[in-house]
Amino acid sequence: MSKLKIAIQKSGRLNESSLKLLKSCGIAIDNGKDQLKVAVANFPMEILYLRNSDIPQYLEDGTVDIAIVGENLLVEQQKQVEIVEKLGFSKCRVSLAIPKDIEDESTNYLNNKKIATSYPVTLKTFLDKNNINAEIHNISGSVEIAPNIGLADGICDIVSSGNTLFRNGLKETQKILESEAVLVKSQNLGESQKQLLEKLLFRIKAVQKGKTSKYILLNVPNDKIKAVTNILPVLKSPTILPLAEEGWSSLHSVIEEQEFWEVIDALKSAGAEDILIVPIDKMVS
Ligand SMILES: Nc1ncnc2c1ncn2[C@@H]1O[C@H](COP(=O)(O)OP(=O)(O)OP(=O)(O)O)[C@@H](O)[C@H]1O
Ligand SMILES: O=P(O)(O)OC[C@H]1O[C@H](OP(=O)(O)OP(=O)(O)O)[C@H](O)[C@@H]1O
Ligand SMILES: [Mg+2]
Repeated sequence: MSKLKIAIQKSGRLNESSLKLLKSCGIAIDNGKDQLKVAVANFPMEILYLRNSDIPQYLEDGTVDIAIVGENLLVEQQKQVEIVEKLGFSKCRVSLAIPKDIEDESTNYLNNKKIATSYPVTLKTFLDKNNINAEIHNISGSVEIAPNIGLADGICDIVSSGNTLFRNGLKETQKILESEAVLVKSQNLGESQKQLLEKLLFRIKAVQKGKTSKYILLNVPNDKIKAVTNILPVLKSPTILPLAEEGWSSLHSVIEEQEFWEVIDALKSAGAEDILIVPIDKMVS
């Protein structure tokens, strides 16, 4: 039987969250030490642990069927691959930064200057679009050190918390793009791989929906049920169960967490009490 070959990063920023996502989709990964190709016992899948920067090429060649990579890498490598789903982790941006005591924060400051980066294609596209003529110095890591050692006047690199910039006396001046981990697929998937991908995607969506939804239970006097139900941003109509105490009911439903915070005060004013919010592991609509 054919298998779905998925590439994930061997080690680095994406490795742990990618494995966690697959595990939460019920995929049992049998990790042998230093094994770079791992079979899955309970899903027709093979996991290949690769360098992040090599993955888009493997996808384009069809050597792997799907992969988890950072969106920014796809922009940089411009390979023929297709994003299937945004995964919501490893959020970061690719930005320009300059030494913190330079007053001119406009991108014009970088005209005729030298910029160090690991993302030369992304940077060149941005510079061309903005008519900035700068020399690009390509280095593969520790980019933030470049201005301090006289290698460049500015940098273009990944920023997340901003700590690395801060610790190296730099400040972010321009965001070039935003990125997060994405599930990508090769353009040449066979029919059975397409079906397996659909199965996996179904599970990923159930996990993601579970993360943003919450199970809510609240106690309401019977004469206030209508008022509370009108405010509650539920996905479907709530379940209403009588409490042992006469005249009271318990309302159960599923809500989006963000929406709940917006109506909590109104719910209490309308008569809801003892509100419980419970996490949901997976959700299938
Ligand atoms: N500080 C960060 N915060 C959030 N996401 C990040 C951060 N740094 C990198 N990423 C994301 O994680 C991806 C992998 O980054 P990481 O530094 O682990 O690998 P790499 O050096 O690009 O690749 P390789 O596996 O080829 O060595 C990046 O492409 C980016 O999308
Ligand atoms: O804004 P921050 O939260 O400080 O994150 C940004 C840093 O994270 C990444 O480096 P990483 O730690 O992955 O090291 P690397 O250069 O070896 O890839 C990136 O290249 C920045 O240096
Ligand atoms: Mg890195």
